[in-house]
Amino acid sequence: MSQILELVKSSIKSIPDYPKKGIIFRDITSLLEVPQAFQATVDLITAHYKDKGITKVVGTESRGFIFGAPVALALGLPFVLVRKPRKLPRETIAQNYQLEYGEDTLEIHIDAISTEDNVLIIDDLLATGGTVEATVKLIRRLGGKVEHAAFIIKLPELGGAERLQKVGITSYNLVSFDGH
Ligand SMILES: O=P(O)(O)OC[C@H]1O[C@H](OP(=O)(O)OP(=O)(O)O)[C@H](O)[C@@H]1O
Ligand SMILES: Nc1ncnc2[nH]cnc12
Repeated sequence: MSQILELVKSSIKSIPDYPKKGIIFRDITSLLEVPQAFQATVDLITAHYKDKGITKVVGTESRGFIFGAPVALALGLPFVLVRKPRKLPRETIAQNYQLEYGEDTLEIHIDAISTEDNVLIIDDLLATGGTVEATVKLIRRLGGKVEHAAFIIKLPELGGAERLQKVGITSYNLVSFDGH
């Protein structure tokens, strides 16, 4: 692993048994407190997608906002928010999904994506892939094209990358952690 990826990985703290027993919480707030690591995550994702014909970046609430917004700015592209229910003020569509530890709904503004769009989804972490699959469905229901999703962290044992592959999404991640 490169020195910069080592820095990114070592700046993510692991908290056992949070939010419940058996889960090791991979905490990106500690990464955000290391400017060189935060900058590197944004730079690496931006470089990866620079010439891929992306027209919009979508970030999922809430940690996806932290990384999605600076990547969108660095690519010079619009940033679109996918949010938990009743947070978006204009007309929305909703999609239910399963989490590693629960169930939830995500929403998007119907006028935020058009049939002309080729979307990149950004989130902090890929676990089961449920959050991103729901986001993919929202974008496609609005006629947008989406083939790429980027994450800082992948938890390979939870099978998110394979789940996304089945729905035609190629995922890119900076670091991986064993366990749940
Ligand atoms: O691949 P999955 O199994 O769907 O899990 C990953 C998702 O879970 C976490 O978000 P969470 O819903 O906890 O919301 P938060 O970002 O607001 O903390 C994380 O930020 C990802 O969005
Ligand atoms: N293990 C984990 N750590 C941090 N965020 C998560 N979201 C889903 N699983 C997670």
